[in-house]
Amino acid sequence: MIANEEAARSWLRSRPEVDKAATVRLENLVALLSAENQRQNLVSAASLEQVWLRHIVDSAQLLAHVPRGTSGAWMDLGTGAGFPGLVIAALRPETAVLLVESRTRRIEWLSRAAAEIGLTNVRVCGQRLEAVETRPVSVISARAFAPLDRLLELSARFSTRDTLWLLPKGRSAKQELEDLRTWRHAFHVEQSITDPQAGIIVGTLAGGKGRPT
Ligand SMILES: C[S@@+](CC[C@H](N)C(=O)[O-])C[C@H]1O[C@@H](n2cnc3c(N)ncnc32)[C@H](O)[C@@H]1O
Repeated sequence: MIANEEAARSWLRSRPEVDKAATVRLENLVALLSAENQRQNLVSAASLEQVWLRHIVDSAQLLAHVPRGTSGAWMDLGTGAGFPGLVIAALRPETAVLLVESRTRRIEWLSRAAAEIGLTNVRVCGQRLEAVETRPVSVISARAFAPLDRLLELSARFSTRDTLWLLPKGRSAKQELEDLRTWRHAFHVEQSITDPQAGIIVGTLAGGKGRPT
């Protein structure tokens, strides 16, 4: 379990996708986020003090559940301040990442942050998810977006049987999965490395498991 900022940065250095260029992109993201948080309330002040742990590593850990060789578009629902979508885009420059966000100031922030960091693999879908044109994607992520049943209802149309779902659900992960009526068999809960009580709901509608890289 990662307990502090130093350990968070050390964990990132150990990851295969974190080269020098990726580190610079993440450092730029952190600097931009700190500045923007003075203008709009993107993340809580307390979480910003532990930004590498609470936001960067909390997002980056999803990559450990993506099977090697996974290609195709990644869709992040309700990206808000940029998590996990901007972190994934910064770490996987070869992956097309769609960020779905409906609030105007957050849409502007995401577009500006992606441009300033130099992310050419990001597309910001600045509209409600309900209005986004249906297309199949390889990975769907969503942190703090909607209760699991509602999330699936809203976004199943973007999923094939093989689309990998990565849903950081905090402390409610197990309960939300137990309460799910449809597709419960398809998912399982992985332990978060940033919070001993938090879980990530992982799976495909076909019932496959993500495999650690
Ligand atoms: C609680 S925030 C979480 C933000 C980010 N994922 C995180 O974990 O830091 C939820 C975000 O989802 C966005 N959102 C909520 N409903 C949405 C919808 N139907 N379509 C697109 N975005 C939505 C909100 O504007 C907000 O920015």
